Amino acid sequence: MKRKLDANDVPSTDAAEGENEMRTTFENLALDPRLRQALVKENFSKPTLVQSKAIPLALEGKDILARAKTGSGKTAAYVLPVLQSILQRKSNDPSLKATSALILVPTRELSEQVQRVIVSFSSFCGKDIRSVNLTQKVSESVQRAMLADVPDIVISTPARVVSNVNNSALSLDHLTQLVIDEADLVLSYGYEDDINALAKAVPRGVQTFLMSATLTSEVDTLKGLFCRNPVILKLTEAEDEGGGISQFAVRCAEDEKFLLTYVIFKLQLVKGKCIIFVGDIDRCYRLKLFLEQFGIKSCVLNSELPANSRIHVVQEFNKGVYDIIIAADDQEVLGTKKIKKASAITDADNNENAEDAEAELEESSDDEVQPAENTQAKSNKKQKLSGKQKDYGISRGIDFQNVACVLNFDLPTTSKSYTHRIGRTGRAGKTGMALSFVVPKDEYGKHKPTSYPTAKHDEAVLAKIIKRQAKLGHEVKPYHFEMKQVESFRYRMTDALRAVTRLAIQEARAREIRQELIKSEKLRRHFEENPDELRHLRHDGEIRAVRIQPHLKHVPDYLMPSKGKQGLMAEDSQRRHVGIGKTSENRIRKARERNRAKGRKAGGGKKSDPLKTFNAKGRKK
Ligand SMILES: Nc1ncnc2c1ncn2[C@@H]1O[C@H](COP(=O)(O)OP(=O)(O)OP(=O)(O)O)[C@@H](O)[C@H]1O
Repeated sequence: MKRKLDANDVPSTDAAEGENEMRTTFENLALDPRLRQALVKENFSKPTLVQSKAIPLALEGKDILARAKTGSGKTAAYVLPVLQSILQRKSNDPSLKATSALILVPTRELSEQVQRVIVSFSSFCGKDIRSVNLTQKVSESVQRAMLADVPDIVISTPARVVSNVNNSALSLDHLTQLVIDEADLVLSYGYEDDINALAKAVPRGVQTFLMSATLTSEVDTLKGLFCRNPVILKLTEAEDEGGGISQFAVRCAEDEKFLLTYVIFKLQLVKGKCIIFVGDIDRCYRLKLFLEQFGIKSCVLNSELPANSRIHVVQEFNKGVYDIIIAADDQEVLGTKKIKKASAITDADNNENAEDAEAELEESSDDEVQPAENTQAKSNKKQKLSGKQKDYGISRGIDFQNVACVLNFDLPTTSKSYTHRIGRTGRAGKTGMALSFVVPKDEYGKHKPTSYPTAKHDEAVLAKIIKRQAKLGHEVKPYHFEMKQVESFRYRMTDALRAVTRLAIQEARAREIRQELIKSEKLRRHFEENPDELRHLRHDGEIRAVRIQPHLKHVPDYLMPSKGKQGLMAEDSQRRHVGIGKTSENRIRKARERNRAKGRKAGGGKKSDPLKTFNAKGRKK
């Protein structure tokens, strides 16, 4: 089905949801055999929708503007045509040495990620494909040396490219392909001047790819600057094509967020890896310190940590080293001042504060609910926030793999941010679950020490989220915990929460940065030389900023759901319905016996968790 989407662009293609179209296969894409070999190695058996649409058009030399949902495989949709065209040129002229492809991304993490994809797809190409990631934390002279070798592909943030073009270390004269990934973010990350400079430096006629999960005015600006009559692909994958995220909203009071999180993770009601999104950096540490008291390990991910640590956390999480990441999707509020401060610490020698910028500027207008407390953001108007509070995503575009569940501990302030957050699960056709805590208006402010300011607007934001998801054909279902069953855990929750004082949070935050900076700086060289040893460097250790009460780490039998018939919640990774389900008394008894046999230490242990055997069943309002 073809439909014109933008009056200014011809032609345009719209592959609508549910479209039952014959997919192109990788075999009939006429890719170089070395790339096909790599596809097999990477277990890419068939192209995703965006790949099957974009790759043939790209191979014809068309400019592409693709909007496809998060996790839909946009990276390979441009990397494969870029590699193909380099290989083709080299087969015509083996002596060719030129930087012919430039890939721009908004952050260093993404740059690393894209380079990894390039390296893996070119693993059978020998020296025919050489790429350089310019965002590596190396000195200018090292960058110059890397570029002196004239890599085929340069991956970078715009600022790094411009500085290297300005000092003549990089020439764009032979550029034939330009990619702007996460195109909706590049301008809002403060790269406007660099982008304008690049628009002048990039030769005419370069094939351009603009890849984005959302089409915004920023993308439109980039299209005007770089594209020649691009093909616009506006794609939404059909749900029944394998993927799918079950979405649930749990209405609960502020303190119940902590109570439920404790229960969910202590009783392992969610199987597999989970990303917990919280509103700001302090919340990261509040939750980490809270969970730590119950022996629940987690890593934090926020813009304040050195980029090397952030990259390492994500890599290790993807390998399955950690189960829980607590990510600050800083809807700051705390403002760009802090960002700059954080950047100054982490990127002192890098001079690219924009890489760590926390403000995501989206042009949406009706999507936002303004936090009234957002006074600092108001004062930061000149930082281009134009008075609008925007959700920033430290996780935007990052390929977290095999995430079973996204838990919105604090609801984001926009439905767009919600879409991006939940897009961290259910990637590449897999299933996933998104669970969101929503504080009802009449509950807000009842628990002052733990109240999160934007929670005041949760219900309004949820209404927007439901509307937006409905437009995409998805339902956000209400979900109810059996609070009576959970109640027995409340005393412990209160005890643990009380220990997480403001001072403890500050101390934890400072200590974590110190530790991560040491790991990041001092060990960088060592790990470059001994990459295998990186796996011994963990980020989920106890911060110990609060007094550990050993008894909290165990779940005594008397706290377990007394009736036994009613569970609390179960996971949904196999497309089962998430919900409170029945369990068999027998299984609980057996599990308890196993626990006893293992001694008190085994309480809540992975294998003996009775709730893991609960049937998953939803309960609608
Ligand atoms: N054809 C394919 N077959 C199997 N796995 C794939 C395929 N294409 C992509 N993937 C995997 O899907 C995941 C998501 O891909 P990718 O990061 O390119 O998505 P994206 O659309 O760029 O997402 P985002 O918008 O969040 O950046 C990756 O782990 C990738 O390896």
